[in-house]
Amino acid sequence: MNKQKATLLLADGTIFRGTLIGKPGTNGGEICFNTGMTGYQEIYTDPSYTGQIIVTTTSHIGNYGVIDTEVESDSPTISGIVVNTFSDVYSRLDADGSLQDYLVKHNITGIADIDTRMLVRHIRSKGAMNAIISSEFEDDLAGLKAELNLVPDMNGLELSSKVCTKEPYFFGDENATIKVACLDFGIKKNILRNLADRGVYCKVFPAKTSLSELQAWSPNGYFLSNGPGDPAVMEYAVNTTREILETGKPVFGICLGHQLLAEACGVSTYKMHHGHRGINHPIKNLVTGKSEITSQNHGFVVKREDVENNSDLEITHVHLNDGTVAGIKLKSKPAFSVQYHPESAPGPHDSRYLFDEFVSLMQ
Ligand SMILES: NC(=O)CC[C@H](N)C(=O)O
Repeated sequence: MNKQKATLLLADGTIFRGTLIGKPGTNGGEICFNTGMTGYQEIYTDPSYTGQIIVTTTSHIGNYGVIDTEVESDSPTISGIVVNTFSDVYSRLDADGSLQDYLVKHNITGIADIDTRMLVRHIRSKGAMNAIISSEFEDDLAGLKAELNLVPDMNGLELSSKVCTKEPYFFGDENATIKVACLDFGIKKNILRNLADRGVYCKVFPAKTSLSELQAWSPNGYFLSNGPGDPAVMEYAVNTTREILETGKPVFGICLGHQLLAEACGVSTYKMHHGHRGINHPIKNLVTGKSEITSQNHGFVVKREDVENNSDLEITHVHLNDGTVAGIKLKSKPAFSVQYHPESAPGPHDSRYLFDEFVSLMQ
């Protein structure tokens, strides 16, 4: 493996020096960290991470290689990775190749040999910010800064229409009795697997599909997917969600889909200090009183006050670390959503019951 040097520059001027991994070059995005101990390929292929540089806090990355079969999407759209110890050598019975080759194949530049504990503490205290990874500029700080200035701010960025499917496609058994129209804002494939496993036939539509096109397939319910970017600038999706609610059919939203459902009810969203990304986030279900350990990946959140002031909304789930709203449901309609990931790939399976509840609503 090459041992070329690389630099990581954060928007606040902090510099880390390390070793290049993946494709030589320069790439920028919003830096964020995921605390999961496993599941790097699932993280890298989750379209919700589009435009972000991912720091993984687990100290070894690459050691179990990658598989060729589709994970959360067929190829990663992340802007880079930051790791502590990178392993080009991998050991896993069903691995098809090394993470190094995979990063090169997908044009991803990364940096290794970084003190990720220090970096994460930095992001945790200073908040989300843009960053750039480069193997090209080395000591040319002005050059690096110029590249960093070209990286767009995640606040106000619409990305779903760039990562969603271009054409509708089907998923599951076409003879299934329940049909769900899924609006793809950057959907994770494990959501579709979870629906299909429960006897749901899915048709996945591009983000900007109109209600009439969705209705033409006569679905029994609607699913609003996860996805990258800022929900506050997705007027087209909020409008469609509002129209979907008017049909009175069951609606389920996950992560970005949850934020859009909330926006459709007049709730605003805002950017968090550094977001929630990991596979051990504690949630309390306020309806059952039970807690769940959940998988999460979000940088925006719905405004609690707006939810509380909306007489048609009920807070169903709360994040136990910071009290943010983690789930809502409408009182007047069969519609609900969660800020976290019940399909949890990777992650604990505590929240799978939400898919069962969606299916029951449609039955
Ligand atoms: N996983 C997601 O759907 C993320 C939603 C949104 N882009 C956020 O960062 O909050």
